[in-house]
Amino acid sequence: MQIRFTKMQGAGNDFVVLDETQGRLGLTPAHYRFLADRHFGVGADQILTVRPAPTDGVDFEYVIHNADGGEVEQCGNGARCFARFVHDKGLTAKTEIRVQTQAGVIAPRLTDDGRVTVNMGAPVLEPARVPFDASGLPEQRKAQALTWPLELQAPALQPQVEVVAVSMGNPHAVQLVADVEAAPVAVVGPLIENHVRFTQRVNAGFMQVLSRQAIKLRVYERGAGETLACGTGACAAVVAGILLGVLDHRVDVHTRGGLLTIEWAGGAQDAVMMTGPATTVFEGQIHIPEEL
Ligand SMILES: N[C@@H](CCC[C@H](N)C(=O)O)C(=O)O
Repeated sequence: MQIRFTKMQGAGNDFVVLDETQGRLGLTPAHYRFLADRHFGVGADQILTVRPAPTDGVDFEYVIHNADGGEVEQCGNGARCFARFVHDKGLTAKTEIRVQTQAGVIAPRLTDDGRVTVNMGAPVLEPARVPFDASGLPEQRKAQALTWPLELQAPALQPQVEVVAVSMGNPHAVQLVADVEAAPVAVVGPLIENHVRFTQRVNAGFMQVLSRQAIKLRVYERGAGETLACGTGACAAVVAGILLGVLDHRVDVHTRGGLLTIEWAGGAQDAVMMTGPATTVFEGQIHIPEEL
């Protein structure tokens, strides 16, 4: 099977974008893994698929697969690339687009300076909805909990971490670190990603606070490993930092791949706004081997 694709990136988080507005390609998890493979395929952290609107009130649907082939609920950097893609391909003339994702409707808007701002919706902290399994933790702790203790299977390195569990449509575990460059992301990241309390696995964020308006962030992503930036991870980290009282309501998030700006007024119903870049890298065609 021969398919056309567009390679895009948002702050270095990279994507293969597929157009299914004229019909389904019929890809399987093995096909997504092949496309994401950096040696045998195109190479990407996620595969984004654009589909026609499934209902009235939205312009498109976009579907997200991690590099491991699993379908997931949300992707912030992907949402910005999705908006740039449908606009630049002439699939819509709108500059503010409503798009259905597995996690609900979000609204990216192309801005005059070439970036994209996305209304990512309100964060969710209720453990069962993250989902985070708080069973067995002391009741007193559960009543006031903002951070949760996680026992790790790496006693020599770090027996326990404290994380804020936040859903931005997809699950995140955010921890504060003194020096993000020195943080053991490659070792602790997978332990958190697969921790038994995160029943759908989790994206593990490591946040260093630089000031009340700036953080450095690295994220070990569920199903993709450490990426150069994670948009929903940036939203989750800023929400966590505001709730912990260490951040103001507008924060620059410095990632290894670029800058994202996150705004959140702090109320349970308030939407998180994310602004950042979205760039097309190249377009191409690839043959997907029959045996996959
Ligand atoms: N890179 C994304 C998040 C992609 C999905 C994530 N790995 C998950 O499994 O939830 C972003 O920019 O938000």
